Amino acid sequence: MNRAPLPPPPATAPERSARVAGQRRVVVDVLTGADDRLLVVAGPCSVHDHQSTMEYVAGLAALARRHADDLYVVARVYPEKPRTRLGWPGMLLDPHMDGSHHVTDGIAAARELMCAVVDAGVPVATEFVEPLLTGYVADLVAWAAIGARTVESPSHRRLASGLGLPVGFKNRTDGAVQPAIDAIDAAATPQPVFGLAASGRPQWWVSEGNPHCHLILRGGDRSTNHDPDSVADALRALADRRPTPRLVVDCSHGNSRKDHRRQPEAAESVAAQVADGQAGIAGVMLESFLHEGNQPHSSTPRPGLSVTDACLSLEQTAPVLAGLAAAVRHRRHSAAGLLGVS
Ligand SMILES: O=C[C@H](O)[C@H](O)COP(=O)(O)O
Ligand SMILES: C=C(OP(=O)(O)O)C(=O)O
Repeated sequence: MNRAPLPPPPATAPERSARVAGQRRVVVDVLTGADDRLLVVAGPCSVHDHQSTMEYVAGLAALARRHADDLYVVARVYPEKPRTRLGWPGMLLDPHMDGSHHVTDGIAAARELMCAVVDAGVPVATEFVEPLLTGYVADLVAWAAIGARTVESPSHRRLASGLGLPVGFKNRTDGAVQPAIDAIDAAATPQPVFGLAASGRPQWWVSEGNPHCHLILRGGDRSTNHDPDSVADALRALADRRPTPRLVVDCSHGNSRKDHRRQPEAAESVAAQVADGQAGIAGVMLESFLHEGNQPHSSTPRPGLSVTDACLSLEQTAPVLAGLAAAVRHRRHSAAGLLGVS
């Protein structure tokens, strides 16, 4: 068992920092609607090997280029997994996938992978699970989520309040949306945040509050919430404090009832709403990897196949993105009053 002290958080190379800063600005513009594209957060449920993830990222980048006028595609690079009970906690906490929990190797592997994704020109999305580890990768991340299991955690809300990047809060696993709205409001407020200094020593500071937090509808244990009524209800609840409420819809998790084959159905429902002029939908999330489905956890997994939630294959993802891009064009043309003219 490795019990070495955590190393100090690394610094990012200046050109990478500039690239990530640019990606964050685009994500913010898409989330606010200043950029009328749709944010697409797509990628595996969890990452477990460098090479197949980079192969997937290359394929996703090709789709992103194809739809660049209508979609802004960000890759899910999730080296941490929150578990309902127990299970593999992800590359960061157990990189060798054998229960050895070699966290120091995990930090190096996750960071190396995220650097490679940034260097490939693709923005990185992740979920922050263990607040003390956030500082090891946050500088490489363009968009982050706080998940359904931690949305009520005060430390995750404090963490989000101090991050200089857009953060989506998911509705709770039972489907309750209000805790995520509470989280958005809490994270927008300056709070004391605890983390690591560049020296590796613990430190605290008072955050400025994060104005770029938003809601993610991911469905619940008993029902989905990607349909027009659920989206309208959530936007109404958000409108209490926000003049132009917007949200992201996760087509996986509760919204696919944990069956990856239902993700296209959820995405079609989102696309229909977007095409219909629903301006409140700013983005979607998809779980997708090189190969369809998943496999049981082992220390010798097949590359490119999820070891956590089942995913769409890259091939199955392509038509979903094409449908979303077409919906964005429709929304854009209706907003400009151009339908029937072009
Ligand atoms: O996104 C992945 C999973 O849904 C999440 O980590 C929970 O997984 P579990 O219910 O299999 O533990
Ligand atoms: C764990 C995840 O989602 P949720 O919090 O919605 O279950 C995820 O997106 O990987």
